[in-house]
Formats: sequence, structure tokens, C-alpha cells
Amino acid sequence: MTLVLGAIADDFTGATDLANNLVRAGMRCIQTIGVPPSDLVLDDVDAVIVALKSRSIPAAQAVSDSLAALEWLQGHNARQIFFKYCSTFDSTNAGNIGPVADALLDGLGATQTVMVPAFPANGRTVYQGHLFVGDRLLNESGMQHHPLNPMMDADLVRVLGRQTPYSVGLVPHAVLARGAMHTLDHLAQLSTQGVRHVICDTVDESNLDVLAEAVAEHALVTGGSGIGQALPEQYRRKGWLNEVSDPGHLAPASGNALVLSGSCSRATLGQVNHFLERHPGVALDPLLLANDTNHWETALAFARQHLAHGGPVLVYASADPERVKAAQVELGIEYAGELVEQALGRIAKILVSEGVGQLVVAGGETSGAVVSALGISQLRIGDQIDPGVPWTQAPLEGRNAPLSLALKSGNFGGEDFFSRAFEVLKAVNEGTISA
Ligand SMILES: Nc1ncnc2c1ncn2[C@@H]1O[C@H](COP(=O)(O)OP(=O)(O)OP(=O)(O)O)[C@@H](O)[C@H]1O
Ligand SMILES: O=C(O)[C@@H](O)C(=O)CO
Repeated sequence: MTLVLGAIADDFTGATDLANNLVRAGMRCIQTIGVPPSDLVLDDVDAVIVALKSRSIPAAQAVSDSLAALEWLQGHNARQIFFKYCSTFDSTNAGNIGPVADALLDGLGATQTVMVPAFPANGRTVYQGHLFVGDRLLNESGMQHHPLNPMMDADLVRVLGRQTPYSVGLVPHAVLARGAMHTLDHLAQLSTQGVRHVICDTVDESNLDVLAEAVAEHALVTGGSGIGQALPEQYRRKGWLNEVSDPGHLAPASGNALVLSGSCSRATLGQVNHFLERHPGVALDPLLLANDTNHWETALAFARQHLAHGGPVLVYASADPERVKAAQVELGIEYAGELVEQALGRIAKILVSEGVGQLVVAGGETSGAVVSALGISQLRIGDQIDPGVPWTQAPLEGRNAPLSLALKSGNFGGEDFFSRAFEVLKAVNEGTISA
């Protein structure tokens, strides 16, 4: 078995985001939760995306988890390896993007990789090495308030420079504008100067096409999902990938509709408000979770009552930066997050066993917790709801039909995302839209 692409993603929503762009560009993708068993059946699969929960853990652990994923992908002859991190470069000075990229380069016997976080379709662009979210620099985009990885610096060469002992360089926009060959020459020149990590400017999708052409034969590509929409065309040109007619085909969805949200991003807060104006929802408060053992059960009972009518219903811990801060000061950052993740995981497990079949989860860490609680080991990637977020399907023990699951990155999706997700699913079921 030869995989065209093997990807290692540092969180679950990020993995789904990359898979979504690959599917839309014609690749059949499976996302695995953690490193899969060696005998995983890989029928009709061009790419495997191994989803780790390695973004916010100690760097040494992130490195060893990523190397285990690399070993599995190498065992399945992946032609190219992709390290997927966040389009907002979420990390700390201690890691984990630099240490993991260094370890993967060593594991592959390679000496240089590009870093392409941009995702123009979702407003993430890079110019002169500075990351923008829409028209704001990263550190003014709301990411400065992220509960786990606050981003205070938009200069990615500088950010990465704090995470690796090796030299970090830049492919500026002026180089990209001269095409793939010129970009390759620039990379080679940087290589002779010992530059191991190269942050790449990207102001629009044409830059991604140039970058994909330049790096299609590199052992390791790193970045956000944006370049994932451009790489498959390069693989086809090389004869590595065949045309397939419906790479995102999934079985019809069934069951009640539930949304679980642990993301506190600006986008998610808007989506929560929009949903609550139209549908029922119940809030979880980490301070109450810490002190009142019945708090999560009260939320569960509320959701159950509304699911009896089919839903959709929302259970959310999403809160504005002041309330998040207050919980973190009282409980500590990790414990506050853990309490929320545990509660949402438990609620998911119970409600899915009681008939929820269409589940939307907001937030990468939150998705990790929910998917783990449900014991899901792999997802097949289907139709896109909004850029970066597809519907997926997971086989579940004890359930005849697979669970339809959408894992939404915190900052992704339009304001109406939560309600629209179910409308998209209905339209796919009725055959009125396809990916
Ligand atoms: N009210 C709250 N107070 C403190 N922490 C919270 C609260 N609500 C959620 N959290 C925690 O904040 C973290 C949010 O991270 P998560 O990755 O789920 O969302 P995100 O960062 O917006 O999404 P992404 O990683 O996809 O960008 C989780 O650990 C969650 O448990
Ligand atoms: O790249 C992104 O922004 C997302 O896929 C993500 O990783 C958020 O967790």
C-alpha cells in the first residue's frame, strides 16, 4: 500500500480542516484519532491524517507522539509527510511547532522544510513573515486572549526562532511572485546558508499554487490546511494520484442533532449567540463544575428534554475573555479546561448512546475530548459546511449507522454555522448538494 500523503496534525479539528481541503481537491481521506493500529484497512484511501492532541502538551511528548505517527506513515510508504498546525501558528516559546518539525526532519533524513500556515479562504495570510487574521495582525486578532496558547507576536520568523536552535528564514512574496522555479532556487540558496525552517509568505491562493509546485517532492511540508488545497493537483501531475468522482461520499445521516462548544474564540462566541437566538441551549460554568457535582447533570437533563423533540440543542462552556480569565484565576488554566472538556465528553457519550446521530463540536481541544470520550478511532471526510469544516462520519460500536460528526476549529465558520451545519447535512441526504 502506498499513500500519496501522510499527515500528522497537532489537533483534531486541524486534522479535519486539512482533510477537508484535500478531499475538495480530489483526494480520498481518512482521519485517524491517534496513531492507528498497523492493520488498519486502507481501501480507497489516498491520504491518512493522523490526528494527535499535541499542540498544547510538553514539547518532548509532542515530539514522541509525532515520531510515532511518522513511523506508522513511513510503514505505509507515504510519499510525502505533512505536519499540520494551526493557521494562527498556536504555540508557546517552548514549542511545539519548532521541536516537532526538527524531529520530523531528522526522522526523514531531510534538512529543510517550508512553513506555510496561511489559509486565505479563512482570512489567514502572511506578508513579510507577519501573520494576519483578516486585516489584523495575529496579536491583535483575538488570539492574544487564547485560553491555552495566547499569541502575542505576529512575526513568525521571530516566533519560530524562539522554538528551535536552528536557523529560520523567509520566502518573501516578491520571490513567490516570480514562480515555482525561482522559489525553489531561493529555498536551495537558504539551504546552503544552513536555513532549516522557511516561513513562507502567502497573500492569496495563487501563492499556494506556486508553493505547492515548488515543494511537491519535499519529504516534509508543514503548515495550515491552505496548501492542502494546492498539493493534490501537483500529485496528479506527477501521476501519483488518480481522478476520483466523489472523494467525499458519505452514508446518509440519521439521529438527533446536538452542538457541544468549548471554544471561546470570537467566532465561536458569535455562533453561540446566533444559535441561542433561534434554538435552546444551556451553559456550563467551570466554577460550578468544580464545586457542584450536579452541574453537568443539570445541563444533560436540559439537553435531553430538547432532544426528545429532535433538537438541535446546544451545550456550551464558551465564555468571553473576562469570564474565562476569572475561571482560570480561580482554578488554574489547565484545570478549568479539563473540567469543561470532561463534562462535555461525558455529555456527548451519554447523548450519543441515547440517539444523537448528528453532532457538531466547536474547539480543537474540546473535539479531542469529545472524540476520545466517544471512543472514535477514525473518521471518513465528507462534504464541507464552511471553509475548513467538513461533515465526517465515524463508525461507532452499538450503533447501526455511523455517527455524523463535524469538528469545528475555534475560529472557523460563519455566524450561522451551528444551524447551517444541520441544513447542509439535510441537503446532502436529499441529494440537493454535494461536496
Ligand atoms: N468558560 C471557560 N473557562 C475556562 N476555560 C474554558 C471555558 N470554556 C472552555 N474552556 C477551555 O478552553 C479551551 C478552548 O480550547 P479549544 O481548543 O477547545 O477551542 P479553540 O482554541 O477556540 O479552538 P481551536 O483550537 O480549534 O482554535 C478548552 O480547553 C476548554 O475546555
Ligand atoms: O488551521 C487552523 O486554523 C485550524 O485547522 C486549526 O488547527 C484550529 O485548531
